[in-house]
Amino acid sequence: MSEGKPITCTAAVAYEAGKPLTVEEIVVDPPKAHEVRIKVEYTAVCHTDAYTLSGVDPEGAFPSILGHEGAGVVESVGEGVTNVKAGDHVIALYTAECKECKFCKSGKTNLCGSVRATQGKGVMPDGTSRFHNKKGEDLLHFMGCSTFSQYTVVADVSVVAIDPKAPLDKTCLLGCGVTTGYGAAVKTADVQKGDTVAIFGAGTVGLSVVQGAHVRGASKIIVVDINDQKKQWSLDFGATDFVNPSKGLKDGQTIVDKLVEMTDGGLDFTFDCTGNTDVMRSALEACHKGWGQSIIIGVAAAGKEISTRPFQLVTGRVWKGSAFGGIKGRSEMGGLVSDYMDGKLKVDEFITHRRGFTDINSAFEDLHHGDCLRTVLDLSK
Ligand SMILES: NC(=O)C1=CN([C@@H]2O[C@H](COP(=O)(O)OP(=O)(O)OC[C@H]3O[C@@H](n4cnc5c(N)ncnc54)[C@H](OP(=O)(O)O)[C@@H]3O)[C@@H](O)[C@H]2O)C=CC1
Ligand SMILES: N[C@@H](CCC(=O)N[C@@H](CSC=O)C(=O)NCC(=O)O)C(=O)O
Ligand SMILES: [Zn+2]
Ligand SMILES: [Zn+2]
Repeated sequence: MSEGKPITCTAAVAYEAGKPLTVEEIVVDPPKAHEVRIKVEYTAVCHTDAYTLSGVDPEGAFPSILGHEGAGVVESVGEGVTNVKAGDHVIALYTAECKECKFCKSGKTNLCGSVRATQGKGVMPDGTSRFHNKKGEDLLHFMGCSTFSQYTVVADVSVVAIDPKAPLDKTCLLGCGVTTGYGAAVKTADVQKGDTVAIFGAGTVGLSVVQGAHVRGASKIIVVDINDQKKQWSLDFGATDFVNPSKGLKDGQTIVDKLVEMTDGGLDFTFDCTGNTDVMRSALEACHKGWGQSIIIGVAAAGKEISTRPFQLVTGRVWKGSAFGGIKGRSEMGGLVSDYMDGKLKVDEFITHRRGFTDINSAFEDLHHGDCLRTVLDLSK
C-alpha cells in the first residue's frame, strides 16, 4: 500500500528553458487535503509544453514537471476529497472547475478562479510542491497537471473521473488538444449549420476545430496552413478547402483577399490555432463585415501583442478567445468521452506517434515534423 507515503518514480524534469528534459527518479509526496495523487498511464505532448519549455511563456518557471494532456488511475486521495476515489480512471484538468467560485457560478465562462493563481506559480493551492528530486530540491508543478511523471498530485477541482471502459491511451487527448479545438467550434463560437469557417493552423487543435465545424454542418470549412502535408488530414476531418498561403496566392494577393474572395465577403467564424500574432490579425480581417467572429486559441510568446485597425471592430468584426474550448471539465468531460465511445467524436485519428516515456525528448522533436499530430507516451515504458 502506497497510500499516505511518498512514492519514488520516474519523471521528466525541465531543469532549464531550451534544454532537453532530464528523465530521472523523483519523489512524489502523498496528497494533502483536497488533493489527488494519480498514477499517470498515458500522456501526449501538446504544443504548449514545447512553448513553455522553449522559455517564451511568461509563466514558465524551472525546474518543473511539464505535461497537461494526460490520463491515469487515482492512487490515493487526501482528506475531504469526494469527487474521485482510489481506482477511478481520470483525466487531469488544466482548467479547474470548483463549481463554487464567481467564475464557475457565472454561467458565462469555463475559467475557474479557485486554483488559477497558485497553478500559475507552479505550486499546489497551499503554496508548496509535492515533487522533489533526489537532491531534495523542490520541483514545480505545471498547469495544475504535471503529467510528465509516473505519479502526479493535482487539486481535486483539477481532475474528472471518466468511464473506466474508455481507453486511457486515447482519452488522454481529451485533456487538451481535441477538447480545446472541438469546444472552440461547438461552444465558444457555437457554429451553426451553413456557417462559413476558416481555421489557421492544422495541428491537433486546428483539426479539432474542423471536426467541430463539420459536426455542426458548416457549409465551408477552409483550412489555412503553410505545410501541404496537412491537406489530407484537413479533408479527412471535414474541411472543404485547403489553402497554403506560401504558394496558393496570386501575385499581390494576401491570405485575407483570398479568403474574402472564396466566401463572398468574408467568413462567419475564423480560428487562430497557430499562436502567431500576424496570423491572428489576418484571421480577424478575413471575417465578414458586420458579424464575423475570430476566435484566438493559439498561445503567443511573451511580449507579443495583437493589432488591427479599430475600424475592423467598428464595422462589426468581433475578436474573442477560447481556453480549453470553453469546456467545463468536471461537468462536460463525461459527455465528450461518451461521444468518443459512441463513435461521434474522433480521437484515435490524432495519434500519429507512440513512444515509451523515457523517449520523451524525441516526442518533442516529433512536434516539429509535419507528419506528427500527437505523440502518446506510455508511462510504463
Ligand atoms: N487556448 C487553449 O486552450 C489552447 C491553446 N493551444 C495552443 O494552440 C496552438 C496550436 O496547438 P497544436 O495544435 O498543439 O500545435 P501544432 O504545432 O500541432 O499546430 C499548429 C499548426 O499551425 C501551423 N502554422 C504555423 N505557422 C502558421 C502560419 N503562419 N499560417 C498557417 N499555419 C501555420 C503549423 O505548421 P508547422 O507544423 O509547419 O509549423 C501547425 O500545423 C498552439 O499555440 C498551442 O500552444 C493549445 C491547446 C489549448
Ligand atoms: N502562460 C501563458 C498563457 C498560456 C495559455 O494561454 N494557456 C491556455 C491553455 S494552453 C493549453 O495547451 C489557457 O487555458 N489559458 C487560460 C489560463 O487561465 O491559463 C501566459 O502567461 O501568457
Ligand atoms: Zn495543451
Ligand atoms: Zn471555480
